[in-house]
Order: sequence, then C-alpha cells, then structure tokens
Amino acid sequence: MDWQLSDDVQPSARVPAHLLLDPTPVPVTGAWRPGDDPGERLFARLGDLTTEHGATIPSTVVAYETWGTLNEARDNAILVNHALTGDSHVVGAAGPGHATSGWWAGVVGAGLPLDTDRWFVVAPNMLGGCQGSSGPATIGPDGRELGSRFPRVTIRDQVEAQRRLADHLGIDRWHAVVGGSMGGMHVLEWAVTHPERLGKAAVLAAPPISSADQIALNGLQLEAVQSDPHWLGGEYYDQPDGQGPHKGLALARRMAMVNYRSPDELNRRFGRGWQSSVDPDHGGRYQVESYLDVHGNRFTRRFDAGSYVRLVLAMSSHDLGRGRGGVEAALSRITAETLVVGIDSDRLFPVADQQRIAAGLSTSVSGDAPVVLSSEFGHDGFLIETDAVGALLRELVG
Ligand SMILES: CC(=O)SCCNC(=O)CCNC(=O)[C@H](O)C(C)(C)COP(=O)(O)OP(=O)(O)OC[C@H]1O[C@@H](n2cnc3c(N)ncnc32)[C@H](O)[C@@H]1OP(=O)(O)O
Ligand SMILES: N[C@@H](CCO)C(=O)O
Repeated sequence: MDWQLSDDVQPSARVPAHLLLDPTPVPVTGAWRPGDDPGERLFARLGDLTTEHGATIPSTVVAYETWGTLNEARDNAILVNHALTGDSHVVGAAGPGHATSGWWAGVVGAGLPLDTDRWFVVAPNMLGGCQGSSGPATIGPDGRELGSRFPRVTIRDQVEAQRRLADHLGIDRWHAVVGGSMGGMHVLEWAVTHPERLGKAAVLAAPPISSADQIALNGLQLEAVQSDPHWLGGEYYDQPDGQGPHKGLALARRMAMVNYRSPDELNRRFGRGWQSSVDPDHGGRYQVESYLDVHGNRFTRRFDAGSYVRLVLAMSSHDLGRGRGGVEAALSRITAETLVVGIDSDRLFPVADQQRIAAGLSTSVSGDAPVVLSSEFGHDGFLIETDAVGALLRELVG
C-alpha cells in the first residue's frame, strides 16, 4: 500500500453532494464512556490491519453505536452484527414524538428481547462498509476516495477489526454475539477464532460456507456493477455531474432482492399485476418490476458501489473451514452456547445450510437441527419477523 491515512480525514469538497454517502467527517472519538448518548455514532481508530491476503489497511477505523451501559464487571456486552447492506444503526431514538428507526428496532431496546436496561449492545459497521468504517469511500490523505486502493477483505478480516474494537472497549468476553445473513458469518468466525471471548452465539439465516450457488449469484451482481461504463475500475468518484455506476448498482440490488424474498410472497403480492395503465406486452411494467426498480434505485442513494463490491467479495470468500481442516472440524471448535435459526422460505441461504451448522455443533441450543421459522418473507424474514426472532434471542441471552 502506498497510502497512509492522516488523523484529520475529511470528506472531499469535490465530491458531488448526492454521492457523498456519509457526509459525517471522521473525527476519531475516544472509547465509549458511561453516559454517552445511546445510538450516537462513535469511531474507533484501531491501527494498521494486515488482511488475510497480506495487504495493509493503515489506521483502520470502525464506526459503531452502543445502547445500554457496560457494567463494572464488563460482562454484559452483546455484539450485534449487521447483514450485507446494513449499518451500525440497529435502533434509533424511541419515545413520545420520536419514530423508532433502525433495522432491528423491534429487537434491541428497553424491555425488548435484547433489553438495553440490562445489556450493553454494541453494533459496528463492518470493515469495508460505507457508513463510517474504513472502506473504498474513505478519503485518503490525497483528498481522494481510496477506491480500488482499498484492498479485498474477508469475513475473517472483518472479525479481526471487531476483535480490536472489543479490546478498544475493554470487553474481554461478549455475553453473546448475534447476527443474521452476512452478520451470521461474522458470528461463526468469532465463535471459531475466539471461542474464549463469547459465551453465547446466535446465527440467523447464514451458511457455514458460501456455496457455488451463492457465489454464482454474487458473481452476477459483481458483473452488473463492474460492467457499468461509469465504474472505471472503482475510480468513479470524481466524474462530472455526479455520474457513477448507479445503473449497475441498482441492477445488482434488483437481482439481490429477488433472492431476499420468496417466490410465494412475490406471487401473492404482485401476481401478474401491471404497474401502469399500459399492458406490459405493449411497453408497460409489471408491478414486481416496479417494486424491484424502487428498491434498486433507492439503494444507489444510500450505498457506495465500491463498498458493495468489496462486501460481496468478502461474502463469497466465506469458508469457515478454510485452513482448519474443513467446515465440520471448524464447527467442532465452537464452545459458545449457540442458537441456529433458518427460515423455511429462504432461497439464498436455505435451511440445509443451518442444518449443517447445527449438526456440526456440540453446543447448539436446539440439538443437531436448527430452529426453523415459518415465514413467507424468505431470507429477509430475519429482519421482518422480529417477534419470532426476538423471542428466540431473549431466551438465548437469558
Ligand atoms: C441487517 C440489515 O441487513 S440492514 C439492511 C436491511 N435493509 C435493507 O435492506 C433496506 C432495503 N429494504 C428492504 O430490504 C426491506 O424493505 C426490508 C427487509 C427492510 C423490509 O421489508 P418490508 O417491510 O417487507 O418492505 P418491502 O420490501 O415490502 O418494501 C416496501 C416498499 O416497497 C414499495 N413498493 C411496494 N410495492 C411496490 C410497487 N409495485 N412498485 C413500487 N414500489 C413498491 C412500498 O411502497 C414500500 O415503500 P416505502 O418504504 O416508501 O413505504
Ligand atoms: N436485506 C438484507 C439482506 C442481506 O442479508 C441486506 O440488504 O443486507
């Protein structure tokens, strides 16, 4: 690497406002302190990080949010890991006059399954992400986004960044580490790499290894982004008029959304309905196409294409058994009491994946089979079925 990050990293004034995904300058705050505002985004500078592939990320920054209070014994902390395009914003402000927001707002909070009156909940933005942690959109000392200079990272690299965050916060052992989808991959890596540092684990809708089928879906999405003429090898940030690989990124999201939802749900919701007054056979659109367009377009307004490519590559690299004698040998190293949850309509990470995890564990809370939730929402069920997911998590954390 021929670049170094300085301590006063600032967003570039040259970047068109609508491409500036995260306009917050990156002041490197100190560690969390009792009394800090819940849900306030903090940043930890975690030193140079050498990736599994031997590249160095200088002055790695991880953005994170916390809720609740770390007790004196420092043994009430729960790590929550987000999925591919999530962030540290698990839950926002709640109360009179405040809407509750965040991707697991029904799960984390006072009196909720991960009860913040009792637990100290920590949620980092993953390494390579675009919501505050080091990633391709990070501004380098030359005032330009790192773009392709940001190296490939793996699930293990992302967990290493989180391990450093735990050290930074003075948390030797998590009461529990939980996460869904790609976040579940992080949970598994935590449980295998640092078995002594967590008591309990929850793996939701995640596989122990990315299969050919999953890599194929990822590869198509990567191609969609990288074949956009505005991708420019990942150096697209300074194009005139805010141009960028928006079409490619939106197409990738549309492809992904199909796998996040189930055929039954899409068929029930949309059938063969038209979105327009014009018959699709004569140029109009089907409702389901419109739905995917909305999600694809919306996504380009909140996510960086370079980050997306790095994170999808990280997901494809996932193999719990790499260098450990295979998946089953790796699973046998897990000592955390583990909840494994699958969703019966998940076509992205099907229940067979969670069956393999549960069967390989000696510490699964449901024996050698996973808990299977019945939901028509497919993979996204872990985000939507918060009552069922929350009840399972409440029981796990005790
Ligand atoms: C841990 C993490 O992964 S965090 C990241 C998760 N969040 C995301 O991925 C953000 C993208 N959103 C999603 O994936 C999903 O919306 C979820 C999982 C968050 C929630 O799912 P649901 O509540 O079932 O929302 P759904 O997918 O039905 O989308 C609803 C939107 O589609 C719109 N929509 C529905 N039908 C159509 C249609 N025919 N044409 C256009 N838009 C449509 C709705 O108007 C609604 O828009 P609104 O949000 O402005 O109200
Ligand atoms: N909706 C989720 C699905 C992937 O788990 C996301 O975008 O992160």
